[in-house]
Parts: sequence; C-alpha cells; structure tokens
Amino acid sequence: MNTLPPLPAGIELIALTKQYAAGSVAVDSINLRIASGSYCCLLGPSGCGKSTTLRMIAGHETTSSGDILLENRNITHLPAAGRGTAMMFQSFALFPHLSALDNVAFSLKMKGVAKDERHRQAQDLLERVAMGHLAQRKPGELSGGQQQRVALARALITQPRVLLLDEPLSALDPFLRIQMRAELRRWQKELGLTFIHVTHSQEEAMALADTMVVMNHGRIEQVGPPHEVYNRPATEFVARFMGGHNVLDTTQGKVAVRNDHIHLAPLANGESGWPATVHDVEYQGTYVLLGLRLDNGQTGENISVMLPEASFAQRPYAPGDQVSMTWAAWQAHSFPPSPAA
Ligand SMILES: Nc1ncnc2c1ncn2[C@@H]1O[C@H](COP(=O)(O)OP(=O)(O)OP(=O)(O)O)[C@@H](O)[C@H]1O
Repeated sequence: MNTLPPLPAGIELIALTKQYAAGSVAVDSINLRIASGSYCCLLGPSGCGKSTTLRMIAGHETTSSGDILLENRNITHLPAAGRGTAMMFQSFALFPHLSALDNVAFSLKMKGVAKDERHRQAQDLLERVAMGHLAQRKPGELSGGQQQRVALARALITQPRVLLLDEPLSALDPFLRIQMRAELRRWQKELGLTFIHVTHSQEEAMALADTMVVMNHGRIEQVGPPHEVYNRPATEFVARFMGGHNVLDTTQGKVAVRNDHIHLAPLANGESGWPATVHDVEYQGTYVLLGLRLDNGQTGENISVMLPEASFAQRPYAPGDQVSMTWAAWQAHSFPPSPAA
C-alpha cells in the first residue's frame, strides 16, 4: 500500500467546455493531462477549438463548464494574472514605443516594482535569451527572431509555471521559423517549464512536441508522442490531417498506409497488387511524389506515393503509366473503434 501519488500534471483539463453565446460548442468536454515540464502542441484545423482551449487556460476566456488545474491547483476561476501562466502571442504584442528592456519590465511596473529592480530583472532575462546587448532597441529596430526573444523574456518575467504560446512562429518567414522553433525547444528544456503551443502546422507540432494533441470540432481525436500519432493514427481524421498517409478501403475495412510504405511495379498480367494509373509526378528533391488513381473504380480517391529519388531514377514513371500498388500487411493500420460508436 506504499504507492506514491501520481505527479501532479502541469495542466489538467477536466470536462472542459466552451459554448459561445452566439454559436455551437467550440470546446466539447475535453479531458487532458499535460505532464509538468513537457512541451505540448495543440494541433488541428482552423476552428477546431485549439485557441479557445488555450485562452481558457490563460484566463482570457471564461469556461462554460469543467475545470482547469495547474499542478493540482484549481485555477478555473482565477484572474489571468493570478494563475501562474503567461502567454506569448503570434504578433508578440510588444509595445512599439518602448525599448526591449521596458517591454520586458512592463508587468513589474504595473505591479509597482521600483525602477532599478525591474530593470535589473528585465536585463537578466534579456541576457538569458541572448538579447542583453540590444536592450535599448525598440521593437521596430529588431528582427522577427529578436522580437520573439524579447516576447519570451517578457512572458517569463512573471515567473510562470506554464507558458502558453498562440501560433508564436506564424508571423516569421519560413527560414526563421525553423530556426526559432529550435530555439523554443531549447528554451523549454533549459527552463524546465510546461509549454503549451497552439499551431495548425503538423510539421511544427511534430518537430516540437513531447505530446501532440490533435483536435477536431472541439474534441480531442488523439493524444500521444509525435511518432505514435504519425505512425498509428487513431482515427481516419488524424490520418488524413497528419498527411503522408493514404486511407484505403480494404475488405478488412478502412486502413491507413504511409505514402512511403507503398511499393509500385509496372502493371503486368497476374500482378496481385491494386491496379492504379499515375496522373501526377512531382519532383521534391530527395524524393518524388506520385499522384495515382485507383483503376478499380473505388471512391475516386487520390493516392499519393513517395519514392526515394534514387528508386525513381532507376524506374521512372510518367502520367498515364499503369502500375500495381502493394504494401506489407503490417504497415496497414486499421482504426480502433471510436468510443462514440
Ligand atoms: N468570440 C467568439 N464568439 C463566438 N464564436 C467564437 C468566438 N471565438 C471563436 N469562436 C468559434 O469557436 C470555434 C473554435 O474557434 P477557435 O478560435 O478556438 O479555433 P482554432 O482552432 O483556434 O482556429 P484558428 O486556427 O482559425 O485560430 C470556431 O467555430 C469559432 O468560430
């Protein structure tokens, strides 16, 4: 009987629901435990409820029902400033007329902390994100990546336990986005804080998350580490949304097969695979992406197949070619029955 109580979750959502006065249910009774000190990405298509969920955790949006616990403390009805969370926004929301230092020190000023002390703390944090030497610059004199670091320092000055990030990289150009995403990940590990990051990018979520939460229509479709969500999508929606999969209607029901797990051969008499016709060939660098249509009249679904550049070079295909598709049985994933069914 000497079992230890489970470690408190960084954030726990219990039957959390949001119904906006005007509309349908934006967040529909979701349950979620996010481990303390982990990087969690909330992912899903536009309108799935991820920002509403984040805003409820932040205290920027009221809940309709359910509870939010932060390290076992019920914060559901606390004001935003008293929760132990801090938010970093898409546009960074820095004050343009204030220096980086004053932007970072701003919330301490609001709390009445003396100028010397708040500047000391703000300078410390700016040093920590390698921005100490630019403390006197205004946001307009900083690059997108530098502004992101100032925004991070500003969020950290309230000493949050949980940092909430709402599409923090979407304002950056693609090159900087990849660089800053690596920085976010490094900071999260260094600080040991719980990060909850909302994104609509599967790639971003896979690169960053310890835990991915895929949402659809206000509900959670799947929670798990990226490799599990990608390799064992729990629902047809997840398989399609994550991309890189084909959903095929087999005699055993619907299965998901990764597009790099499908093998092609020229169609020959007696072939045992699925016959299909190539309609599209796209060169992508390290691989070639083929678009196929099934010849058995099934669904009219487009199938994508990814071939390594070298195998394509050995056996090229062109639009109009008839091929036979095969895959190993163990690489076809059926979907567990949905709990609602
Ligand atoms: N203030 C509001 N009043 C009424 N309905 C709202 C409000 N904010 C969001 N919604 C609705 O709630 C649902 C979820 O919106 P939410 O912003 O949480 O989605 P999201 O997944 O973050 O989308 P996006 O990626 O486009 O930001 C949508 O149907 C949206 O139209």
